[in-house]
Amino acid sequence: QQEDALQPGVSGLPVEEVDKLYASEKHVVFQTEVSRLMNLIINSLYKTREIFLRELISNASDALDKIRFMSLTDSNALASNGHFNISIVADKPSKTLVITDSGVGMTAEQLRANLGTIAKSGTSEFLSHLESEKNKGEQMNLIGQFGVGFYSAFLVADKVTVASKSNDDPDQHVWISEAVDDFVIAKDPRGNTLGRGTQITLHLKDDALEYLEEENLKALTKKYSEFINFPIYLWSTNFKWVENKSDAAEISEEANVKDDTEAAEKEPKREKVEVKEWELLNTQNPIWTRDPKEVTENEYMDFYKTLDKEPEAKPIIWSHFKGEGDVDFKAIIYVPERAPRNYYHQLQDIPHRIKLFVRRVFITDELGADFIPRWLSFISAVVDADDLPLNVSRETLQKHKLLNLISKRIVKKALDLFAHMAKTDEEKYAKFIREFSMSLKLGAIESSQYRKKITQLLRYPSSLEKEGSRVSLDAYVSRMKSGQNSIFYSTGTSVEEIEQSPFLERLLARGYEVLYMTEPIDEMLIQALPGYNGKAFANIAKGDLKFGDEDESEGETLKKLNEQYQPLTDWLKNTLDEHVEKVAVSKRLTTSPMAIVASAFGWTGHTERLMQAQAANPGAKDDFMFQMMMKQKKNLEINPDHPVIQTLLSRIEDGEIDEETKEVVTVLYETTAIRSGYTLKDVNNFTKRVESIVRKRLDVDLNKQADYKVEMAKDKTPEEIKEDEEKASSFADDASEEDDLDDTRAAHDEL
Ligand SMILES: Nc1ncnc2c1ncn2[C@@H]1O[C@H](COP(=O)(O)OP(=O)(O)OP(=O)(O)O)[C@@H](O)[C@H]1O
Repeated sequence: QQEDALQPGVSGLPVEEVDKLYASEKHVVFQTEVSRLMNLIINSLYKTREIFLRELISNASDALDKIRFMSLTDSNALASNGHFNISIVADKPSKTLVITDSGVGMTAEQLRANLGTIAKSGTSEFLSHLESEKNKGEQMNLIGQFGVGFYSAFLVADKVTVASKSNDDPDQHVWISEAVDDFVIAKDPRGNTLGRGTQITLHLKDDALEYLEEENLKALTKKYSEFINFPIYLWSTNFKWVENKSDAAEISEEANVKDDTEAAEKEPKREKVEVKEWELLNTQNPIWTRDPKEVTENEYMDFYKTLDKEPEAKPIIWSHFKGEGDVDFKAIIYVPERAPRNYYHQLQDIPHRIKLFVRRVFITDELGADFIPRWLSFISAVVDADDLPLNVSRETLQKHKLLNLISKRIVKKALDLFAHMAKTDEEKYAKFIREFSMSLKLGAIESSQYRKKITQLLRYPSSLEKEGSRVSLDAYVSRMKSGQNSIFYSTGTSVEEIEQSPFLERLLARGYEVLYMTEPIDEMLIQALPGYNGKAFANIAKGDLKFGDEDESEGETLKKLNEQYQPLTDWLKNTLDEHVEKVAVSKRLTTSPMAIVASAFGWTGHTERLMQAQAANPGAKDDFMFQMMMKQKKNLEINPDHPVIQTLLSRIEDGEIDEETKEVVTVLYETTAIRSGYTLKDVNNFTKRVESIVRKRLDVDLNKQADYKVEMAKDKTPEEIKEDEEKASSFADDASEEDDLDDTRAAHDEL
């Protein structure tokens, strides 16, 4: 039926007509971004230029989706053309490839706006990124991810004609461009040939004539467009056997006179003739409506490519399921192998990954964060709902309560899928966590409803894990020491940094496990999580650390040590008054002499650095809270078993403290701050102190300055400048004898 609607071998506007219009009509200049993009496309590496067909078919399919959606509420929309199809015709004599759709079409104004400008935000920055020399190798890939769509036509064509007829424009118009600078728009001299829709004619480059071969077109459509929901037809050459008419007449006459059996043996003569006809290239049996048992892994992988714009993207896992009960729907959800490009920068703005259909009719891919919470926006999905009304606007649909129910089911299903992956495939799960643990943590912060479930999915490096592997909170709790009430953790920018931290010393020596939290979001997460399975989280760089196995005697010992070290702690408090609030004997240290500990509500070194980075915005550093927290004094803990600390105590007791000791202790404090994760506020004085200690150690006079001589920069005399120029030009001549004079002069000027 659909096929009947197609006229035989539809052709584009004849080349001579195109040339005539292009020569006579007014040229409109492209928006700068379009010119830049086209320039890149034309000059890019041709490795994946075949994608143009996918892009154009996908645009045709979008246009068909749009008119079908409109027809749900406007019964007149299809009067101009009642069919939904895409057709491809390759015409060798004119070296053109014509792709026609009966979609929504474009008015003259839409042709100008859609094919002459790019509205995407951030385009200019993206293009600069692409244009930079160092990204040359990656260009095509990046262009693909950006979604050049229509403009990819110029990968294979040096001229493109777009004829389009919209219901909103009485006339059919053509848009013609030879890329780079400008285009023309004119009334189509053929009149309204399309009824409604768009016809793109690619005037192929001489090195792209392979795209006129039917076999290639069939293979490409199969490869890239198999899952398009509208029929795609190719004007194809087939061979048919037909009866040779004159032979057949002779045979039947003979049959009258001779006996029947002999006549039957004498076959009518048949010949093979070439026929041109429309051949349907795809099946349009949506994969999600099929029985999952009958869909192959490759089909799932191929279908994923229609949902994800990145050409190399693959799913790590998927789930094809049916929702039944209060709402009936079918869905496939995919988890990508890698986070989408710029994913974590654009969390607010990740649309288009969920496609909603209602009884196979595409409705929208712009459901946004109301449908899928932003922390889960990395999944892609198709959802086909049976019970949603078709004839409602997208806005009303978004608030529909059935959509809400579907959304909940999808979130739950996704969490189940992650949990299943964790249980059945450790390696895959580790990969998943590497990519998406930040998203999960965001989910645990933002969603009180799923917090428990998401927290179970988290994995952390820890002091007991081998390099690279991670532990779940359940596993941590299950191997906690009896009596241990806290989940010990430390924060830092990397595992290596945390491993160097003095806070770990005694905990590890005593056999406790410590989680290493290295993502900035961990700090926020811990604030949102009161604990896990009844165990509180304890930051080992903060406050009064309790191991859980303390008895009275231990408290006694600490009290005695504090008394014994009081002369030193008092002296330190005095000497370092500018920086420290409190000095006490530590329970955390074994090998380091001292450590700086944040108060229970203060910032650890790691938090302080994070906050400083966040406060990079103008004005943020003047924020009262920020100022107050940055100025907050620290607690200093000393190790009573350390020889430096013991020596300091005896010096104080013997009254042997001098300026030099003060200087050394200040430097010791400063290096302790660095090891404890804090940044030094006065690096200048710190380096001066270190130099002074070095001088004393080497017996170099403290006041002796470096003896240096510097000559003032001299202006060159005109003679010297001339001499330089002569030298430079003879060098340029030698270097490029074959270059023409202009080049030499340019090189000369540059030198
Ligand atoms: N066959 C078509 N029928 C109707 N409109 C079209 C057709 N092809 C392109 N357009 C219009 O031109 C616009 C620009 O197309 P282009 O392919 O460059 O970008 P896009 O499709 O919006 O984005 P992307 O390719 O990243 O999905 C489209 O948004 C659409 O409005």
